[in-house]
Amino acid sequence: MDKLVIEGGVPLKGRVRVSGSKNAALPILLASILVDGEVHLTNVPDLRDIATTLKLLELLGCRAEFQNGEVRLHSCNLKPEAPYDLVRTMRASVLCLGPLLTRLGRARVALPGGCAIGARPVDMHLKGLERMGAVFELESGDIIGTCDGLRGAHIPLDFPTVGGTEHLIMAATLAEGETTLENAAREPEIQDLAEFLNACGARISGHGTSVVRIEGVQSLHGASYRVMPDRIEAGTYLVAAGITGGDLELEDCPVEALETVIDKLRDMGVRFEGDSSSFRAFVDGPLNCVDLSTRPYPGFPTDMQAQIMALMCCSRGAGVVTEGIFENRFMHVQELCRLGAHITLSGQSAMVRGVDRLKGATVMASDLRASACLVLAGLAASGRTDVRRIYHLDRGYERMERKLEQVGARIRREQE
Ligand SMILES: CC(=O)N[C@H]1[C@@H](OP(=O)(O)OP(=O)(O)OC[C@H]2O[C@@H](n3ccc(=O)[nH]c3=O)[C@H](O)[C@@H]2O)O[C@H](CO)[C@@H](O)[C@@H]1O
Ligand SMILES: C=C(OP(=O)(O)O)C(=O)O
Repeated sequence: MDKLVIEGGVPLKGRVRVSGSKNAALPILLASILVDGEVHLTNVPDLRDIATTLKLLELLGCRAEFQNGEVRLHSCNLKPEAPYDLVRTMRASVLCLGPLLTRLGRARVALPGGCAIGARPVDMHLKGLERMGAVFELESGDIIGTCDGLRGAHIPLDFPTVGGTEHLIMAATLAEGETTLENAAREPEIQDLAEFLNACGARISGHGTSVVRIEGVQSLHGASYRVMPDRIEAGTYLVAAGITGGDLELEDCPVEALETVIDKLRDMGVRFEGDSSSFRAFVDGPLNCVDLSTRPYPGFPTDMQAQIMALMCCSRGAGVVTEGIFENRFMHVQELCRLGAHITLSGQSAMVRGVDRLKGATVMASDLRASACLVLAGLAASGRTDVRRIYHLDRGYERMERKLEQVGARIRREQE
């Protein structure tokens, strides 16, 4: 198992290129099951979750090639079974269920894993697919689905679930008639998925709003598509500039999709300049804690909660961070406390009191964004920090230690 060893205290300076978005690329890859002909994707990040998805697609009968950020994919001899060993490591893998049902009329997909940040059921995905005519049963931890063609339906969602919205959009593209999703999630990655499917001939409108309409078409054709840049990776580097008192310029930064995060960081005292081609984050004075609550988009993203908490740990004053999406997403708190942070947990809220300086220690990463938070804290801490179990980080950050090293961080990967 690898760990990252960080000697903290260096202000980061220089340019970082933002990679393609993991959370946009994953559903787009799985939606490619629906397409006849070649899908050509660019700006695909080189991540463990992408490798896992491509392996899954190959096991499902697709031909996939991945080189220099480009994927070429053909779904030719589809098979209906997605095995547990692959699906358990990655939440998004459940998104193959709808496309397989659409194309084959049956599918067997293990219940998904992913970051251990809550129970994360898929009941809304299944309820929506049932409304479109699918029938499900659970057998030995596998979801077994069958259908005799999917039909358009009116589907009100109890909560704007990101994966559920993506799943139902995919399934509806080739269903008979029109589907309307109400209370749909509005995340930019959903918009990217819909744009990709439309480029393949789908008829989706309203994506990016809470009512999405999908008019089913007979078939989808191949297309070339550039995956959007990763707003969470970009946000993590904006925090890296703030937490080290540095000055970073982000290339291909999705500024619009990051508005809420940028506003919060600005409230804390981080300064910004430029636009998406070159977006500069720098610090010219002390930073202050703020209060924040995570919410569905356009609210503050839960995937940035841990990173901004690390920043608050070394800012002035106190602030309350409330997690409004997942019931168990504070696993980084006790590790931050090992670095000298002052945080008190109370239910879904964490009260953070800033300290003058964090102090290096050995910490354990529990999930993807918790890992990023601990790396950020280690960059700010005095002395040496070892972040163990960074396989989580490799799921979602492309060459993070290389990118950080290039802007001056003293960071290296070692085997434990
Ligand atoms: C691969 C990917 O894109 N993952 C993102 C996606 O996860 P994911 O798609 O899993 O997140 P959801 O929006 O579906 O989950 C939000 C909340 O709804 C609950 N829920 C969801 C579906 C369901 O059928 N039943 C149910 O109860 C979940 O347990 C959670 O409490 O959106 C999350 C929220 O922005 C992000 O943190 C993840 O990074
Ligand atoms: C929670 C995340 O990923 P997943 O949904 O794949 O577990 C994430 O990207 O922060």
